Amino acid sequence: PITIEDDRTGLSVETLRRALADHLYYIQGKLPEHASKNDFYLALAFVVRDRLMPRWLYSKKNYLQPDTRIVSYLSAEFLLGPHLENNLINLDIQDEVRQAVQESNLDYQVLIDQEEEPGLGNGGLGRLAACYMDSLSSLEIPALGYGIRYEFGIFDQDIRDGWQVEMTDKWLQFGNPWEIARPSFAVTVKLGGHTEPYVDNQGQYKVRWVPAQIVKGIPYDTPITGYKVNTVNTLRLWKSEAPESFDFQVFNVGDYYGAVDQKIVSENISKVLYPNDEQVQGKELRLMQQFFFVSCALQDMIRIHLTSGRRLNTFHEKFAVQLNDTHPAIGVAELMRLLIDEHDMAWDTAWDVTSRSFAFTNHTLLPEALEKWSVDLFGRILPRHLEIIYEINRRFLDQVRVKFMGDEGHLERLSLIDESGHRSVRMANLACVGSYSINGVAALHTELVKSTILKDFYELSPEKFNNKTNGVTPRRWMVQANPRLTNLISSKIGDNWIKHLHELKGLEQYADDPGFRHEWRQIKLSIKRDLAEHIQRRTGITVNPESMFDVLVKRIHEYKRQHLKVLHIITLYNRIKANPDIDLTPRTFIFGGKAAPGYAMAKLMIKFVTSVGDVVNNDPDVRDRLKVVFLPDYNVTFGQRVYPAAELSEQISTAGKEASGTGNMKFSMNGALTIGTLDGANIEIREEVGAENFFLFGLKTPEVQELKANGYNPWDYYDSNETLKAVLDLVAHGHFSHGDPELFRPLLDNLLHHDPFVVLADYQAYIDCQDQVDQAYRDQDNWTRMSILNAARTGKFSSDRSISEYCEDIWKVKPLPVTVPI
Ligand SMILES: CCc1ccc([C@H](C)CC(=O)N[C@@H]2O[C@H](CO)[C@@H](O)[C@H](O)[C@H]2O)cc1
Repeated sequence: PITIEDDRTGLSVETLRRALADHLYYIQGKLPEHASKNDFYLALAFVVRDRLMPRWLYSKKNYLQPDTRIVSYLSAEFLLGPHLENNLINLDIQDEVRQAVQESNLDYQVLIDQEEEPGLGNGGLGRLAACYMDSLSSLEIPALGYGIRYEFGIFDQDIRDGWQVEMTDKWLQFGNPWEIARPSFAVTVKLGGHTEPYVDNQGQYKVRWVPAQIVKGIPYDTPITGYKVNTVNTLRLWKSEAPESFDFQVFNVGDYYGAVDQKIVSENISKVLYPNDEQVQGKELRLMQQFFFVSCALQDMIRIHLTSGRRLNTFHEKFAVQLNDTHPAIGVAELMRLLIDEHDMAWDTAWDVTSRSFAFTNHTLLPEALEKWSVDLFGRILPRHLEIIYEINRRFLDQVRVKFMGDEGHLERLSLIDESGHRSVRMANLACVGSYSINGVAALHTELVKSTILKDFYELSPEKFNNKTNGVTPRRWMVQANPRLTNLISSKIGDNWIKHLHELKGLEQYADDPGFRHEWRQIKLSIKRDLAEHIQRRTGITVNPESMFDVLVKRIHEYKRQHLKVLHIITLYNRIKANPDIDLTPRTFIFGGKAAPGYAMAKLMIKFVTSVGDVVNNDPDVRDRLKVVFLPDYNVTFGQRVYPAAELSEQISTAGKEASGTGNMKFSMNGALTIGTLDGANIEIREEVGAENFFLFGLKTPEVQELKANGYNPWDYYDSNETLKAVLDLVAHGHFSHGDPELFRPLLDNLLHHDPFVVLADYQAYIDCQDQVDQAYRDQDNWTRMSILNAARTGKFSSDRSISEYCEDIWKVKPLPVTVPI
């Protein structure tokens, strides 16, 4: 009998082709001859979405089972990257779809490149949340991601005359096939106003919050597919809207602007992502954003809990709520308000439920990144929450007082309220008091959290503290970004490693196999050629694919020390100028990264890279042996292109400053060798790959602290090191700024008189280490051997391993496979 495949789920090429044509015709409403590339992309996206829908619907069904425990990941950022190809790989339908597209006379890669990437994050924290959502689904853990559906994500970056220029990220302009609006689950969120006590009809003393403003939260659901499993979890992002799109009453009394004012203010809340990475701005709208999505999320979880027939005093048994840094920490006070004010729970029960629901992850030690909100601002936006925080604080300090009899210092530092100067609410303290688990994101970082910023909380409740070293998903960062290497690896050890990354260890035996080494090197070379073409197209700069690709891509920040890298380049340049026939390994230096628009020094660092690049790239003496490229608009798509092409991964942050890093992991997995400091996860990467396969340099954390404690004077390093002096003097004389000595003066003055990130103190060790790299690269066989061993030994850095540890140690949740009825 002829079986007609279901158009919505069929996977034969014929069915896929028909489905593609159907969606173009009926959903896009276009005839092929009139359709744009984006129409074909959207049609294809809907074809793929159809094929995940059964999994998605039955995964949702699981949530509502009374005894299903759900992980809720609360994050102000999710740096998801493009969906289409990732879903093809996770649904294991890439080959079929690629063939169907080709047989429809369409170019597969052109359609893939059509997708606007949802840039709903700044950097590490946001991307980690995305990798973790992929692993939660792939490990079949019921999970919900909660965040903000920013209308405008992280700005698009262009480089004009060597300077960063920000452009609005209109990612939604052509529609988004990967989301479904859920207005039926809309909730209302209060803001501002005042509180008033009252006695309810049970004679209970209650408090009423009379808000100045009401905002509506509309959820938009995005499917998060798992790798070759039925689980498709939901990422629920909230959009803010005015309760009444148009307040006619106000209009009728002729106050037109008043009528729409509400609308604008409300919609502003989810309008744009704050582009600051590690710098608090303390803007009112930022606090409103944080409260908005957290209140929406908690109201949504309470609805799911009650819908599943459970009672609220067991909320913590159903939900494990992870706070992705302090940005959602207001959740501790908001859950208390919802349980007490909206659901009549007694304080103690509410606190018991709350403090057993939340777990907190810290991602940074930088003091300027720790969020504190002035009590005035807080009280104006969230008057009821300030009352609740005062009560939490009163009860907490009473407990503490018992433990630290009379030690006012402890009490002062532990208090949720910073009483010094302008009184402010310490969000990290609120998160710590309200959470049963507090973790750092790499071994060193967690130790530093315990010995510095959260020392008092560690002394108070050491049992809460644990480490969860970050990880990255091998699906996007290897299978999707590097299919050639993926196929080579799977041809040797099978493809189980994609789900069990530790099995990459099986590659070790091939490190000494010349044939395999040759294949490995050929693949790297072909990927470098592709990137060289892209660089040519994007910047007009010609790079030599045979040169060493030395890559530094991450947000621009002084602690990440992009300027130290530039000092290395100038050092090599000076060597060539001193002796043009010098024998050095040709290198291509590839930079990428966005600077927070308000961070002047970071923007000057970008100009420093591009200015030095202009001179080096066009100096005849250099003879193209050095090329410097700043590739604009570093994002997830960019990362997928550059990590596989890299040979040297630059992880050169000041020891003790980079909490973990995750780019370092993506580079190693793709066979790049790391030059780095003993900082963040670099330490664990070096432990795994072997010290002999890692280029280590620089002061260690205690040495940096000691140097600073003993009055570090960067000038001494300038004075006592001729090479360094020559480098800095060349910059000072305007050699890289058309003779203008003023352009880089702020950067030079900072280095010579402050140098908070000890760039000059680490300079010589860095240069010496780079010379070792230069030497090592000359022995391509051994370099390839080290490259293979690096990839083989980075199994630990899969986000599957991280998430398994969170499930085991913090969330106490087990996989719950989804069955989809045929
Ligand atoms: C309020 C402004 C703001 C915005 C973002 C942040 C994030 C915590 C910054 C961030 O992304 N930190 C990075 O988190 C990664 C994931 O854990 C780590 O790998 C990086 O080392 C850390 O810098 C702090 C402050």
